[in-house]
Amino acid sequence: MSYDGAPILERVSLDVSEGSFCTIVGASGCGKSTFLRLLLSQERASRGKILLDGTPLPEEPTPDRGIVFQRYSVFPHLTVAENLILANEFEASPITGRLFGSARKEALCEIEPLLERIGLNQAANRYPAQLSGGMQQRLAIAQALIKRPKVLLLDEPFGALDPGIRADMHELLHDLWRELNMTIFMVTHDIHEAFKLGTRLLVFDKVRHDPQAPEAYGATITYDLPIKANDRGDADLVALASGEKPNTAADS
Ligand SMILES: Nc1ncnc2c1ncn2[C@@H]1O[C@H](COP(=O)(O)OP(=O)(O)OP(=O)(O)O)[C@@H](O)[C@H]1O
Repeated sequence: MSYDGAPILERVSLDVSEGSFCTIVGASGCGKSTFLRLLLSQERASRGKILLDGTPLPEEPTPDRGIVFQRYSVFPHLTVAENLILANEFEASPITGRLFGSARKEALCEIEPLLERIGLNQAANRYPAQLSGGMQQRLAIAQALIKRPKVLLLDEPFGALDPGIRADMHELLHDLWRELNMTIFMVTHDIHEAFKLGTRLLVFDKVRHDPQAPEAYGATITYDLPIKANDRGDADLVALASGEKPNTAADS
């Protein structure tokens, strides 16, 4: 993937099985968000191809892939419930994006179980600005799940949350991942979060450097580690993925 001829990602080749939870770490600016945008079809790879279930990705974002950003994933002028029915409103009425009367009532009824699942049933008529950060991110996740995507893309979704709230969000996300059997790609700056949640860790970094031309090369995947449940607290693996020298070889 290049922007204006400058490579951002190069020689990226991987095969991800359905139901994986891939966590992605790497230095700032190395192309992690770009990678997610490629998976969403918000960007098109300059070379190479990306297949989903053996078929090239559609050229535009489609409901089979949902995304949540660190902030601003939801519409501030719509209530919690309105944010959640929006996708159905646009599907039913592409021009106005609104449902009225019994159709709207039905759409609001349909989202009730989801509202309950994410603990926002008491906040259905509040606007995002009236919610805490954690509640806003729960809404953002629910909005991304409304069309039951096969693939969920998360770009530092918990980066702005307090540690206590973050732990609750981890639990919610893990449960939803299992219940809905999605494949997840999650960018995070927190290596412990990456090990706690993921089944596979992808580390992005530059391996080729030209001191005369810092922009000459892009980043690639330098570590691709399966994470087993008993690795989650493994300090050596954490050190390895953070770019530090581990005490023992942790090549799996
Ligand atoms: N639309 C664009 N046009 C030109 N360059 C871009 C564009 N989007 C991203 N870039 C460049 O691509 C590089 C990778 O950006 P990206 O946001 O993917 O990195 P990142 O690893 O997600 O960074 P961070 O961890 O800081 O969020 C950066 O140098 C950025 O300036």
